[in-house]
Amino acid sequence: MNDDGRTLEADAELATPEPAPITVENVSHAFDDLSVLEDVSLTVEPGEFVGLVGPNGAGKTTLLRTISGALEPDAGTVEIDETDVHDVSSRASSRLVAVVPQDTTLSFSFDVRDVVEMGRHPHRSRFSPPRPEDRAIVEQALERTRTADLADRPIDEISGGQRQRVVLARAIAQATPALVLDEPTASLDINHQVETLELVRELVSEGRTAVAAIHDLDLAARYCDRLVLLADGDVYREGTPSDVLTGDALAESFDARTVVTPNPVTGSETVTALAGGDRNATADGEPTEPPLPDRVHVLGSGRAAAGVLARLETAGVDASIGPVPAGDAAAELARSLAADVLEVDPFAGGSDADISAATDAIREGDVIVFADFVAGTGTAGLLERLPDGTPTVVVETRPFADRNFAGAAAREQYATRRERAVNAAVEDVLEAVRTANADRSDGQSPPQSTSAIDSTDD
Ligand SMILES: Nc1ncnc2c1ncn2[C@@H]1O[C@H](COP(=O)(O)OP(=O)(O)OP(=O)(O)O)[C@@H](O)[C@H]1O
Repeated sequence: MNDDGRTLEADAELATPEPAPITVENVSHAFDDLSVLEDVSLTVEPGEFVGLVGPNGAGKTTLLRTISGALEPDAGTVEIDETDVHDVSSRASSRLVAVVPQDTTLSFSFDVRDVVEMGRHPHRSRFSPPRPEDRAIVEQALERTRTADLADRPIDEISGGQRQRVVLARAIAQATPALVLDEPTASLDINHQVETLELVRELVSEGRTAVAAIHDLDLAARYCDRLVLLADGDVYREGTPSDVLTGDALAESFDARTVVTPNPVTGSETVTALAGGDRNATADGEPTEPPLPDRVHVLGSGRAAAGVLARLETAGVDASIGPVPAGDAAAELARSLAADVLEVDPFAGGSDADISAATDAIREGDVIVFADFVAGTGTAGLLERLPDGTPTVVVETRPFADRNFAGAAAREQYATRRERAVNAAVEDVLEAVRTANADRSDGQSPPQSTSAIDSTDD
């Protein structure tokens, strides 16, 4: 029960608008000669949380500004609850859509509670004071965003992250069917990031329709029902996070090499960007010849082998790995990439069946990569079974692993060096694949092409 004698449930009802869809149809917009949005169409259903993702400059903010009514597009329409937001007064559109902008700095100094109370302005006469229900909704929004303890502080004296939550509170108080959020977690710490997106989900489950630009792809995958990937001003791909966050789509739209794996805790997609940009482009951006799809077998374990496997996967090379100790980082990654993996009991030393399966896998490989392979898995015995002339590449990072690094800075240096060693090795692997294939198509047997990557000397 609150001060005015109503229950909190009644307040919640008061602040929960009727569900309504957002419909963007054929929206185009240019800033002078710069065409930013080109015929963009999308629909966000009531009770749906859609994440807008895409590289810098893709047009996410511009699209959100057209949805909120702040920017009139050159062509196309945006409807919320079947009302064209550009065809009504700003007061009317403020009752349809609330905005959490990227830049939350305000050019005036009000107390936090007054800022949140501004969310009620579209609902009451400009000259009348806040009604009891307005006050109740404001208090509720402060509570929900955990900003009640800041309520009496001036907005320009709180941190950027706190301000972002206050602006979200204002948007909640506005009680609109649609919410537009531009990087709502950009200046939040990890705890508040999760808390804020949980809150958006809660608002959505109450019937609001939300669309948010989110740079953090892992968070977008975890919290959004659907993702819309914008690139070059158009919808490049849309669908569930697993439909949209694929290595290919991210390579095309972000020009990035990435590995997408399931998060071991949340199960949602986790995107790891790898150094090196688009492998299929030269320095001047011209595409080079793609690698020939062939089998590379990795003999190794741990993060070096996992790194090699990830890079091969993003290069589009069919890779297998093993024998590798069960539970090893490389084994886990191989499974999430659906690569062939032969896992062995780390204490059994490799059974006959394991050795025989590994021998077959090796024989199928056109190139063999040795990546920090370990004793005790029977790997050493396999070396004798390598077909003559099989191209091999060695990635050895153990000298670093064996050192006793004290500080985080040193550990970071180690990781960077290891990644560089792995990157360089994968280029060699790809080169070896090309050579092996070229020789094979000439009718020659594949040459031995051994390259040792000594990661100690960089
Ligand atoms: N008011 C403006 N005047 C001129 N150009 C603009 C304006 N606003 C945006 N742009 C340009 O439009 C393009 C898209 O910008 P926008 O902010 O929509 O991209 P974004 O996807 O949100 O980028 P980011 O991820 O960096 O926030 C950019 O090239 C930007 O420079």
